[in-house]
Parts: sequence; C-alpha cells; structure tokens
Amino acid sequence: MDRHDVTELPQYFENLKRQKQLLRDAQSRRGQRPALRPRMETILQFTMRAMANDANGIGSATAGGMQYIASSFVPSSYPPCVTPFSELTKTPLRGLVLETHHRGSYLLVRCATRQDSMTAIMAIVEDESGDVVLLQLYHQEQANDPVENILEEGMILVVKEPYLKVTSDGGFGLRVDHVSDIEFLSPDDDRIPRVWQGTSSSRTALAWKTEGNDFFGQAKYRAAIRAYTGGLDSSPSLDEAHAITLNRSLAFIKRKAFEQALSDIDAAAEITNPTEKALFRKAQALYGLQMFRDCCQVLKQLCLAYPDNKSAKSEFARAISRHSEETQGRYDFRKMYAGAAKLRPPHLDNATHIGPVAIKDSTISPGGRGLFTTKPVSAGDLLFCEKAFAHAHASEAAGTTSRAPAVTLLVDTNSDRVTMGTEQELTNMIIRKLHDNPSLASTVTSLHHGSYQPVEQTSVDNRPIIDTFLVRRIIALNSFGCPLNSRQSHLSLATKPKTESAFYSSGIWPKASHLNHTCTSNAHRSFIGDMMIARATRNLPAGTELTWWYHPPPVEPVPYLEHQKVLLRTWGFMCKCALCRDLRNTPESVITKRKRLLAEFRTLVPTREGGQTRSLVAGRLVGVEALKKAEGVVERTAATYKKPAVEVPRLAVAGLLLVLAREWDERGKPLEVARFALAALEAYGFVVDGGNLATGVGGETLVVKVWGVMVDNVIDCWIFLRKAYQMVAPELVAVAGGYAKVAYRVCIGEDETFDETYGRFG
Ligand SMILES: C[S@@+](CC[C@H](N)C(=O)[O-])C[C@H]1O[C@@H](n2cnc3c(N)ncnc32)[C@H](O)[C@@H]1O
Repeated sequence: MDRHDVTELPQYFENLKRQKQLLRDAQSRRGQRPALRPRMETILQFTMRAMANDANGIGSATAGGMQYIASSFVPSSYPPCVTPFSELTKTPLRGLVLETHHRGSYLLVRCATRQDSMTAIMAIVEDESGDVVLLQLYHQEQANDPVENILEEGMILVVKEPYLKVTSDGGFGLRVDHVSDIEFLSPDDDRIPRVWQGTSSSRTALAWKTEGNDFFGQAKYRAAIRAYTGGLDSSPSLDEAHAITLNRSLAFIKRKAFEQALSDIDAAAEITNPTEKALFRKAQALYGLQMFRDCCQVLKQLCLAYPDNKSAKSEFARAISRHSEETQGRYDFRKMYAGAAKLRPPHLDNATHIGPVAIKDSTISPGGRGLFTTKPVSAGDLLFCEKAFAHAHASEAAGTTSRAPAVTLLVDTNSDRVTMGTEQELTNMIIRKLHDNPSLASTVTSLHHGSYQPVEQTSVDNRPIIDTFLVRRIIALNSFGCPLNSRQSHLSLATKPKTESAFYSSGIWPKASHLNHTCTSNAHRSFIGDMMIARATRNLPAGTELTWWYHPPPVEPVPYLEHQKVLLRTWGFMCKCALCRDLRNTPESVITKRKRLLAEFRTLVPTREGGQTRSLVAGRLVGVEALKKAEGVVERTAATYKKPAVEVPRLAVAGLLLVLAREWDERGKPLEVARFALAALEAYGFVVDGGNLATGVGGETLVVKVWGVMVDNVIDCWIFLRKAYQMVAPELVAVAGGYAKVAYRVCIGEDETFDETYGRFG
C-alpha cells in the first residue's frame, strides 16, 4: 500500500530474472560437497575486504559520498528449526553439502574474524577441526549499529539446521535467515569444547557484574546482558543476584526488550520487596509495552512511596497523557507535528486509540476478516489513531548520511516482486521486536498471510521461534508506505510536478491491516510520523465494513485489467467495487475515446499533469475561447459514462473540472468557479444541494447530501467555492468553509492547521 513496487521497470525486472537464474544455477549444485578453502587465506581475504568496505563506507548508507542503495535477495522460503537442541546431532563443516538444509543437525562454530556488515552480518567462522566458512546472518539487528557488533572474534555460536548456500559470486556460505536458528553461547556454556574454553568459567558473579557494568557504560547492551547472565549463572549471593538482575533489566529496557526487562524486575522483587529503582524500571517497561493503565498504577505507587522522586512525577504525568489519548482519542496534533519534525526516526510519544470499530468476518474479502463500524459515524469522525507496531523511516537524507537507513532494493523470488524502500529494515525491526517481546508475536503473526504455511510451534528451548518468511509475507500484504506527515505531502502537491503516491518509509499498523480494499472507499488514512490517523469519509451506519484503497483508483483512462494487475500481483485479488465493475463493462473503444479527449483537453489547457495536480504551468495564459472548448471536451468525456457519478465516480472528469474552476478563479469569475467546483464535486460522487450561483442563491442553503470519493482535490473544490461565495454569496461562505475543513480533516488527519494552510475566512 503506497510502496514503491518497481517490478515492472525493465532494469529491475531484468534483475529479478537474473536472480531467478542464479537461484536455478545454485539449485543445480544441490547436494555437492563444497571444496573448503584454506583457513588463513580465507581469513585474510575476508579481513582485507572488510577493511576496504570500512574505508569506502560500504555498509553505511553512503559509499564514497554517493547514495548507496543496498540490494537484498530473498531466497526460497524455508521453515525455522523447531527441534529442541537435545535432539539435534552435531555435524562438522565437512559434513555439509550445498543448497541443503541439514535438518536434525547443528554446527558449533567460533568467529575467526571481526564482522563485516552489508545487508547481512558476516564473519568467517571455524569449527573444532579448524575448517572455515563464511557465515551470513540476516535479520539479527540493525546492521549499522555504530556501537556494538553482533559478531566478535572469539564468539562461539550454535547454528541450528545449517544451510550452506551458493552465493551470487559462485562461492558458498552458511546462510541464516531465522534469528531463532542461531544461539550465541556464553563463555561458560558447557557445550563449548575444552580447546575453546577460556578462563572465564572461573569468574565470580561480581567480576561478571563489573564487566556487565563496563559494557553498559559503553552502551554495549547486548554484551552487558551476556555478562550479567554470566553473573547470574555463577552462583551469586542473594544481594548480588538482586543487583545483577536489576542491572540486566535496565540493559533490556535500553534494547527495548521490555518483556524480558519485566520478567527480571519481577524476579528481583521475589528476592526483596520492589525498591524505588525497581518500581521506576517496571513503569518504564510497561510504558515501552504501551500498557499505560498498568504503568500509571505503578507510578502512582512510586509517587506515594517516594514523594521526592521528581522523575517519577513527570513520568506519571506523561503516562496519564498517554492513557487519556488511548481512552479518549484526543491528541495534541501540533505537538505531534513538532515531534515528527524533530525526531529521527519520527517515532512519536503517543498512544493508540481505537474508536468505534471492530474486526468481523468480511463482506468483501471471501473467507477473510474486515473492520466494521460499531456505531453510526459522520464524515470526518476519527475511527482510530494507531501507533505503528514497527516503522522504518527512510529519512529525507536517505543515502546521504551514514546513520540514515539506506533504501534497499529487495528482490523476492517467492513473490516475484522487486520493491524499493525500507521493507528490509522493517523486517529486521519486527523480527527483533518479536524476539525480545514474544507475547507480542500474535499481534503480527495473526495478520493476513495469504497461502503461506507457517510452522505452528512458537518456541523451542524456551526461546521464541520467529519465521522470517512469515514476517516477510505479512509485510508484503499488510505494510503501508507513508510520508513524514500527510500535511506536508498535501502542501507539496501544489508545487511538485508529479504527485507522489508511493513512499520509501514504511510500517505495520495492525488494526489498519484489517481494512479491505475498494476503489470507492469510505475511510481514509493519513500520517504524522509513525502515527496513522483513520477517519470516515462519509456518514456511515453502525455495522458498515470500512474500506480504503491499497492502490489508488485510476485517474487516467486505463483498461480494466491494467488497473487490476497491481492488485492481483501484490495482494492476490481483483476488485469488484462499483468503479471496477463499471470499468469491466466499458468497451476498449470508450477507453480509447477518453484518452483522446484527455489529450485534446491537454492541448487546450496545458496543465502540468493533465489536470491531476493542483497547480498550472506558471506564466501560461489560456484564452477564454480555449476554456470554452475545453469545457466541451469535458462534457463529451462525461457523456461516455453510462451510470450516474454518485454510483460510479468519474475521477478523470473531476480533475479536469477542477482545472477549469481554477482557471475561472484566476480570471475572477465567481459564477463559473462555483459551477465548475460543484461539477467537480459531483463527478467525485458527491450530491450537493444548493450553492449554484448561476441558478440564483437568495436564501439558499448548501448541504452535502451524499459524500463522494475523498481525495486532496476535494479540499480545493470547497476552497474555490468558499472564495467564489465570498465575492457574491457571503451567507454560504461559512458552510463551504466548514465542508472544506471536514475534507481537510479527512485527508490531512486533523483540522487544527486548517486556517494556517488555507487562511481564515468569513
Ligand atoms: C491487509 S489484508 C486485509 C485484511 C484481510 N481480509 C484479513 O482477513 O485479515 C489484505 C488482503 O485482504 C484481501 N482483500 C482485501 N481487499 C479485498 C477485496 N476488495 N476483494 C477480495 N479480497 C480482498 C486480500 O486477500 C488481501 O491480500
């Protein structure tokens, strides 16, 4: 939904074809025994390449000052290991064959080099015989963490059910796609062979704690957690266990592993009554999990027991604000804009509010679910305002600063799609969040995943199992591309030569994922940072299934199948809404005629994008004669539609009528402006009573009887009307302004900035 699908662009389609050929070539080597390469040579070569990559900035978003677009290839999906470790058999590297998942086996390896990171985190690893191979870990963490490496020389790992994959350069490496298929061993793990054992096993709990604190001080939270865990495994005294557990809880909080933090805090509370520090951390973890009511309770307890604790008081106030957003749906939108402008990534400190909606069996998606109203709502009403479960931001500076996540070209041979954006980063974020907070798993895994068959087991050896390919599939079918904020996108429509309808930033909003598609739509989404705001576009009775479009309905005349192609390829369905049904019954000759008329209109009134953008070519003046002719062209276009616009909106015609309204506005002709703006609204499917200045306005009212398709242009229609009435029918100004404000609220998400954008009136 609003993501950059570039599959059809020739260069990317070629890329997809090439990757599929590589895949076939690789698979033809399945079962071959690889020729392992000499140890020292492999290590040296890898280390030198990693150093060269460091020097060139590869692995960060910039390479040599140029924008660096990483490319990632998704292999054929395979399930994660679900077998307990005790039932796996150890295999040496020499026991592995190419392109094979070694089910029932595990490898014990030690990192023989530092890490290098591209889209995967890589290092050379060795087994106990000293044989070496390239290890490629996918989806472990954000690949560009400047502080902490995932792989360090000397680290010992278990690779479950190893997969020796042929790489694109014809070599091979151990590829790990599922985070649960890898286990990082602590230095005193008894699975570590004697030859690899260091001196650590004799360390005291206190020594581990000190090491953990040192790592914590350097913001190396993973390492700190490993050290604290070492301390807890080294027979600590009760006091030591309490201190280490609480320290580890803070390291978990820093890594946003809130559930693990909570379980540590609860464990510490079993040793002694919760301390001030413990209560504070509990509140932090609950806040992180967005459990604001529970968080408020803990903070209340803390404030009562420790009245001098100022941080507790301010945290309490913050948690109360979130709780009231959550329950009442009232937001400080200006503060949200300020947050989105300042924070990078623009992840706002706001709560989700779910309004009058509920999930039920869909009336549109056969066998699927949908989102329905639970009470009557009016156009502009808030349906929900949802915080992203995960949101990957491609900053305005994507590819220009080392910390800006690069846009990734993702080539997926499972779905035959090539996308450009932040899907890769989003996948990593979701996997990490689920891994660290397993109880959140079903929020994501219950989302629609088409025909993908995930493993049923959710944990093994007390660790969560996360199926990367399931997450990928869910992202492909449910994620949304999003702007930094919808107001900015709306404003830029006035100046940009081309309307931007796809975005590089992306996210998953679980509630929003339940809306099905129609081109006519009765709900609209907008964004501020990682918050999605969904509003009704029409007055709807209780029990109405809510829909919006995944892919915008065509504003240019296109044949039926061309419009369905994207829906079918990306989401696996064909739309049967009124617009699509009408298009299916429209003969090709009529489409051709509409195209011809549109071209004629463009020669008469040359707009930047044929009438679909909100601004005209600067400095051009169209003669009145041409406008009259253009009007005739629009009339002839409208005559090609059989059904009334209220049943089948005429989006292409509406855009052209708005262009004419704008032209007459520039010439200061209010009667014409009102005529064309109202005609444009009608073409969008609105039924408006009154307001037509040409037919006389004395004492007339202006009422929307039926709401039509809600696009940014609708705001303009009402703004033009307001302006026209200001000149000749002041009694209608406030009404037109009120409708403009509703349209603005729907399309932008809020109406607090309406006056700022369109000026006061009246
Ligand atoms: C984001 S999910 C929407 C919720 C989904 N129906 C569910 O059961 O969870 C997208 C999927 O819903 C189905 N879908 C959405 N709109 C549809 C429509 N107009 N007709 C048929 N299926 C639709 C398709 O299977 C699509 O891949």
